[in-house]
This record gives sequence, structure tokens and C-alpha cells, in this order.
Amino acid sequence: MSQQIAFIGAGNMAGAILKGLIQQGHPAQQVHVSDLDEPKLNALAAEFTGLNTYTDNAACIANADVVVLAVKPQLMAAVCEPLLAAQPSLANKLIVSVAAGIKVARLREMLGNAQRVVRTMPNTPCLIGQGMTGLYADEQVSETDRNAAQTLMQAVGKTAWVESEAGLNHVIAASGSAPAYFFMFMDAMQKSVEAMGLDAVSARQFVQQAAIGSSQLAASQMDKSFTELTAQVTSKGGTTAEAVATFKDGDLAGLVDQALRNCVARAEQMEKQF
Ligand SMILES: NC(=O)C1=CN([C@@H]2O[C@H](COP(=O)(O)OP(=O)(O)OC[C@H]3O[C@@H](n4cnc5c(N)ncnc54)[C@H](OP(=O)(O)O)[C@@H]3O)[C@@H](O)[C@H]2O)C=CC1
Ligand SMILES: O=C(O)[C@@H]1CCC=N1
Repeated sequence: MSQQIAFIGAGNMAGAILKGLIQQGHPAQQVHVSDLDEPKLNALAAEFTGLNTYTDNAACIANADVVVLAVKPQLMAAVCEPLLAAQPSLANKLIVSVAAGIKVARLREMLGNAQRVVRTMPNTPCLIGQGMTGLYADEQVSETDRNAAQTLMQAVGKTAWVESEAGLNHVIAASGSAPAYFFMFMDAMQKSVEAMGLDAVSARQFVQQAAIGSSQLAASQMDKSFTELTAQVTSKGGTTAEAVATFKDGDLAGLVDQALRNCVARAEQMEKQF
């Protein structure tokens, strides 16, 4: 029998994971989700017959085997307090956090020293089963719980463990936040070709399919580095060479490096803040 899985917070990330999970065959009757926003819950309940919705977080987790904490980091402490008050021992539940910037030790503190805590860093492509999730657990977490957390996230994409908790912040930079970078790049490309005269629908289709094709090509040629794949497109004296030179002149790599370092720095700052 499938596990009872409870999501605290029905926002972007929980929505992506729970939809992916149900679409992958987990019975909606065994998925529980709570949020303060009733219209959001009603929309999910209308989409997934049998889904259990709550405005009371403690009720949501009452019979759960796995609790996915999916509220904003700044709300996590306030959200955990009543959970702990209602269930002083969370020993019978595996806690899976998707929150950026809240370390295992801090989560345990918020949850009355709950031991069974796994941190994950997914991304929004989980919504279509194409997510990438980094996982971290310390030595106090059993193999069974690690496997359960991994199986949960594998329902919505690929997974990989990181050995140190600091590594999870690198996962945020490389993949948790990354969909936003790619969308920004695609948006800039679409706007550019639209300004040149391509209609909006065509511009989106060309840019989007180029992105899909490029990432699938890269995945099919794991023996080639991204630099080698770039070289395959770049004919000497041709058009790509001009665009590539422009990116190099503008230090695209330096800008990307700075952006990712700032992303990690913010995660580290949040670790102190929340
Ligand atoms: N978005 C992303 O791509 C990723 C996000 N994450 C992490 O996921 C977590 C959630 O982020 P995201 O999904 O983007 O945020 P959202 O704001 O979309 O989702 C959080 C949800 O929690 C609800 N909420 C607020 N207060 C409570 C409460 N007291 N009890 C229950 N629910 C509550 C919010 O409702 P309301 O809107 O009404 O406040 C909202 O629906 C964060 O910790 C983030 O770090 C991790 C990886 C990727
Ligand atoms: O922006 C954030 O803080 C979250 C974490 C990764 C993606 N969104």
C-alpha cells in the first residue's frame, strides 16, 4: 500500500511535486495538502479527485507517513510550532523539507529534535516529471528513510545525493533556481527576434524548441562537454561565431559565475536568518 504523504503549503513547489506524484500513479486519496488559501486548495481538489485538503496543518499531517514541508523559509518556524504542539513526537513520520536555506539542525530544532529529516532541493520541472532534485541527510537518518525520500522525488524527475549539507546550496545554484535563468535567457532571445520582426508565436516556438532540442542533444551526448557541443554549432567565420564572440566580449561566463555565487551567498545568509 502507498504511503500517506502530506504537503504543508500548496504553492509552486508542493503543487509541482504533488501533481507529478499523482500523475505518476500515487493515489490522490493518499495525498494530503494544507494551505491557508482555500481557493488554491479547491483548485487542486477539483483537478485531483480524492485529494485530501486542509486549512489546518496539524490535521493534514495527523495520519501521514511522510510530511513534505513546502512553505517559504521565513514561515517555516511559525508553521512547525503548531505541528509540534499537536504531535510532540514526530518519530513516526519522515520529514522532507524542500526549503532553501534551512539546515537539518535548524529543522530538528523547530520540530522538537525530530530525527527523521531529509533536506531536498527540487525544481519546478518536477511538474512534468522532468525535475532534478538534490538530497541531503546526515548519518542519523536511516537507509530506509533515505530511500523513501529519494523514491518520493524520483516520482517527479531525477535525483542525486550530496555528501555535505553545503553542497545543497550548490544544487540550488545549479538546478533549484536554474529554470529561472533559462527562462530569462529564452525571454531575452524571444524579445530580440520579435524586435527584429518575427511574430511572437513563431519567436517563442523557435526559441523554445531550440532549448528543448539543445538540452536533449546534450543529454544524448554525455561524452561531449558543453564547450564541445558549442563548437559543433560554431562554423568558422559563420553566424554563431559572431554571437559567441559577443557573449564572450560581454563576459557571459563571468556574469553567470557571479549570479550563481550570489545565489549561494543568499542561501547561506538565509541559514543564519531563519
Ligand atoms: N519555487 C521553486 O522553484 C522552488 C522552491 N523551493 C522551496 O519551496 C518552498 C516553497 O516555495 P514556493 O512553492 O515557491 O512558494 P509558494 O509561496 O508558492 O508556496 C508556499 C505556500 O505555502 C502557503 N502558506 C503560507 N503560510 C502557510 C501556513 N501557515 N500554512 C500552510 N501553508 C502556508 C502559501 O500560501 P500564500 O501564497 O497564501 O501565502 C503558499 O501557497 C520554499 O521553502 C522554497 O525555498 C525549492 C526549490 C524550488
Ligand atoms: O528562490 C528560491 O529561494 C527558491 C529556491 C530555489 C528556487 N526557488
